[in-house]
Amino acid sequence: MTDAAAPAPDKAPEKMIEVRGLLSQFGDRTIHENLDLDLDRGEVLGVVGGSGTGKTVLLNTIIGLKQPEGGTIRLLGHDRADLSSADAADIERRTGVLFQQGALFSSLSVLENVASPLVEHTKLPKSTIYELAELKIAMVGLQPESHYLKPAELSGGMRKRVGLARALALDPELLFLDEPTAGLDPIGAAAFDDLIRHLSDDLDLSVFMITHDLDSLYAICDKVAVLADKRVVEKATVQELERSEHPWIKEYFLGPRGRAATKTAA
Ligand SMILES: Nc1ncnc2c1ncn2[C@@H]1O[C@H](COP(=O)(O)OP(=O)(O)OP(=O)(O)O)[C@@H](O)[C@H]1O
Repeated sequence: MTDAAAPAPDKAPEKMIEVRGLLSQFGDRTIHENLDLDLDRGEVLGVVGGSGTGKTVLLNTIIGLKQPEGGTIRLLGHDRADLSSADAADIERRTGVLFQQGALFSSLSVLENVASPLVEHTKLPKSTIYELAELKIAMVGLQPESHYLKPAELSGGMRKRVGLARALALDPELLFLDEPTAGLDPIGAAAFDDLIRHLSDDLDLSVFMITHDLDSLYAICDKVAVLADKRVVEKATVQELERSEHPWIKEYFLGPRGRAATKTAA
């Protein structure tokens, strides 16, 4: 029997992220100026740019860890400047973040780390929380033997997987990844790329992924946004970017390291 009183599901916005005219500054240093960026539902977006161009600052600003000095940010249909506490909680529930260093709690086990968002955001019984955490750990390809290890006992690749499992704990619609393959060997990085692509397809995730890894762009990204000159200078497919005339993009895709990835993908 269906529950007639069940609320209709929220109508999901098509745009998961909408940034307009963003101004980001630290003191008198301007990091972003007039930056626009959209991420559509279901899209896997790579975010690239030279070191220090403000990719992490952009991620932090979108998720609310940094206040913008100007412009507007809409996240999952909510205007960041005008968030009620219910809206903020809604955003937290519907987004997952894998920070660059994993940001795991060092004193907690793998299982406790992955369970922590469920403990914080749900009123589920403990046994259910740990069952769900075990599922997420399996989903990212870690064995049950890892459950009681502490972060210091894990390899870099395992720590990334635990961070990903924790980011997925609340079944987010939108996933933020800050250099997920940095520090992994090429085989580990390729396996991680595969994992993210499968998860995004199977779970219908939208993904905002900062990366320096050209192979990841070719392997998993629908579109790539390029940060340069304090803004997003292009958002396009990798194939379109290969034909760009922008000097940094040309060097990035067609320089000595770019050519190798292009050949591998061909
Ligand atoms: N809290 C802060 N206070 C002052 N300046 C900051 C702060 N956080 C970042 N910056 C500066 O903002 C600029 C952009 O930093 P960000 O970490 O976003 O770069 P990035 O593009 O992610 O670089 P990378 O590819 O090297 O990780 C840098 O010059 C950095 O020094």
